[in-house]
Amino acid sequence: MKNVPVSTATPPVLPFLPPTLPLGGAAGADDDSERKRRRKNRWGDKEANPAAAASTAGMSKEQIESYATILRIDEITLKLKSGDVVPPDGQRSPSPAPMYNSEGKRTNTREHRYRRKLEEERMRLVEEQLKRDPEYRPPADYRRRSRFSEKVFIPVDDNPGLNFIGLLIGPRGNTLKKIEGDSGSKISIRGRGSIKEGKRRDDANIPGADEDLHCHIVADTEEKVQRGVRIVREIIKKACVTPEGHNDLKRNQLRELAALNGTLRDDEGQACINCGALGHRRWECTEKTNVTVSLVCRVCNGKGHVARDCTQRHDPEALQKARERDQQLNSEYLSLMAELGESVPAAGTDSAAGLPLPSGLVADAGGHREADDVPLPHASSRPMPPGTDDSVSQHLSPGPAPWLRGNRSPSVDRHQDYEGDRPASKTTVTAARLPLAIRSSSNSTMNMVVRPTLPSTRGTAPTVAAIEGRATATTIASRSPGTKANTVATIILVAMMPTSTSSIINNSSSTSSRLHPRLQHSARLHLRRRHQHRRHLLPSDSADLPELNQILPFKMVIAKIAPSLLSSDFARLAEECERMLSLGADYLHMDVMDGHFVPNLTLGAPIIKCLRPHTKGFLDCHLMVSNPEQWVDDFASAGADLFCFHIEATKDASALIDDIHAKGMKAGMAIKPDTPVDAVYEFAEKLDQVLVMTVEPGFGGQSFMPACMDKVRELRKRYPNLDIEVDGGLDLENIEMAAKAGANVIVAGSSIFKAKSPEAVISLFRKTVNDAQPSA
Ligand SMILES: O=C(CO)[C@H](O)[C@H](O)COP(=O)(O)O
Repeated sequence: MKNVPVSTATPPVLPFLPPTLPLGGAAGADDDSERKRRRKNRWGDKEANPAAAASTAGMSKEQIESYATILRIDEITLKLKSGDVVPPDGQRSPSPAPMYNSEGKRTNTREHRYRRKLEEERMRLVEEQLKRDPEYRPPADYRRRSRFSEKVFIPVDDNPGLNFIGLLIGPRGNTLKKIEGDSGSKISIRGRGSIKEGKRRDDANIPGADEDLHCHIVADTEEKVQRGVRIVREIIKKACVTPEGHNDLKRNQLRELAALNGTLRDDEGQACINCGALGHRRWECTEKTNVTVSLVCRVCNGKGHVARDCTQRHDPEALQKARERDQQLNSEYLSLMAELGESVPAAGTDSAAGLPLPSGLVADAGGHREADDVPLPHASSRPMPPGTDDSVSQHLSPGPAPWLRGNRSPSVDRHQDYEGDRPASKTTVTAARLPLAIRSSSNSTMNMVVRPTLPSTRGTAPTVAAIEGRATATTIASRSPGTKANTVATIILVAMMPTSTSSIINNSSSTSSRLHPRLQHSARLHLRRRHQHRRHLLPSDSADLPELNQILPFKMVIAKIAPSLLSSDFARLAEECERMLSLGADYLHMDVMDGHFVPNLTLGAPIIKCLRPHTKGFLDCHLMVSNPEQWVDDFASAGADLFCFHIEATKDASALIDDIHAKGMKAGMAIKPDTPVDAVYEFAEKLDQVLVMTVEPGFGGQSFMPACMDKVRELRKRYPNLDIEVDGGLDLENIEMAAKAGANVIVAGSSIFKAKSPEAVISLFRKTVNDAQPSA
């Protein structure tokens, strides 16, 4: 370089050599290059210009390239200045369709196109030259580029089924933001297909609109652009070569979306309900079904038996150890309470409420405390917390104190108890508004959805928010102003964690002392038991906290939207499930038909088993089959979450429900349109869900039967906390009727799958159901 004057704006007038010309001119060229050699290039034939070869003698390849570049830059500069930008006839490419700007001016005339081309070429050459020789001075009219860009074309035509745009953009644009952050470039998706049909505005104003789909990557340095190009290319390549179900990016996006929608069932790190080991779920467990493994003895701390059956229950040493363990647990509990800002109750008393704790709850250790594993004293022998009025006590049915009862599902009695309790609680519970939606995806333990606060009925009277999913005290505290002081809310949330039980919380800036004393007590009890469970690493699902229902006298139902996969493409069942979840579905409704109970044949446990590893969605299995008892084991081991049978198909519904629960599934009971609603009453307490069919079971796409709403109304009146599912013909026209009648689990096939925007339908269903909830 040193001897070559490459840094001058005006290079010496020397004959031009194209950068690709080999040193030494044509000498040594083979036969093939002979032809090339003879082909005219735009600078003329070298042979016709012998000075060219002569003048480069002794120059290095780099010097020649540098020189050639400068010449070409000057040539272009000259063309741009003189306006001679359009090549002569016969050397031009065909003109594209005309494009106009908003003022009606054509933006892609021949002059425009070739000028742009030359400018781009000059820009590229100048940058190249500056890299070679930083001292090089570009032409006076040249403005150094502050923007570099490149297009990466997306192979949509070769991969018609792949949603490249979704993959590149990601949920709420997060993937694109990440690529931009990682590369330092700005990326836009342009070209045909980049804008959804119907959302197109003025094509002429959209750059690249007439090109094939591509990513336009822009940055202030070439390096950043290239980083962006690399990442985008990698994503595209991965999408093309990896089956969708195995694409990590896709999977993470679905997960992220579910988290953003609050529908993520994040159970990583949770123990298997069957064997207690981490790393797999119940349906993946290779151990034999084991219902006792989750028990932890309070005396010896061993697994698999209860204190009552412990061989060491009279051993003073074991009891002493148990006491020590208990004390340690208590002190952990107390410091946790203190951490939460709660006044720490003295042992044996609930200080805030001044109520004596049931014996052994805090102070007593050993094998004779209340708990799952020892018989509970009856309400009559248990001191009732002060503030619990007599009418409430009188309503209590014999048996354990209501906040200690171990029922899984809401009971009529319990509800009636709290009906009596309601006025008192209403006056004491003050709830502040939570933000309409608190969502967090930053941490797996923080996923939750807060339902819109319900309209206040009395001016500043309580507004109650329902929280679904998991939450931590910190999340709530950090995300909702004024919550920090409300320890009870956080206690309840901590207590709920990591169950997915939906519930209502008091979320007040006032202190917990304004809560009904019984609620305070229950909250503490909850926290403590949860804490114990955590310490023992018990499977969280097994720790179904009975008190939760007691804490929440206003417990209301929450909308759960269950797309019926009957309307999906069965060949892509797993994908369809994930799609539905990503669009906001809460449940995946699986219609099981045996061609006997109903005149149609669909799927069975083997399909559920195949599907299970591909989705973490809640599999709401509706068995329209004769003799449902026969399939409980199969569906349990296949990984079904809920087993819903038809009352018309069984002789012993009660035993069947017990069996379903024993196998670790939730139990649902379905009734056909002609079956009277009172058929379910005797089982309702044990059920997790009642399904009121709103069409004759057997086929999707039938018309909704409004007459069935009377049954829903009746059920809701009796069981305010029960999940009531409706199925058949549900759509945007009748959802309000169903919601107002009291249905909260909405099954819909055609109206979701055939919708232009299934996501919008799901969200409207949810809103309608939640809006129909009574205020507290
Ligand atoms: O159980 C069913 C039929 O027996 C289906 O789940 C139900 O019909 C849903 O489909 P659609 O919304 O299209 O009516």
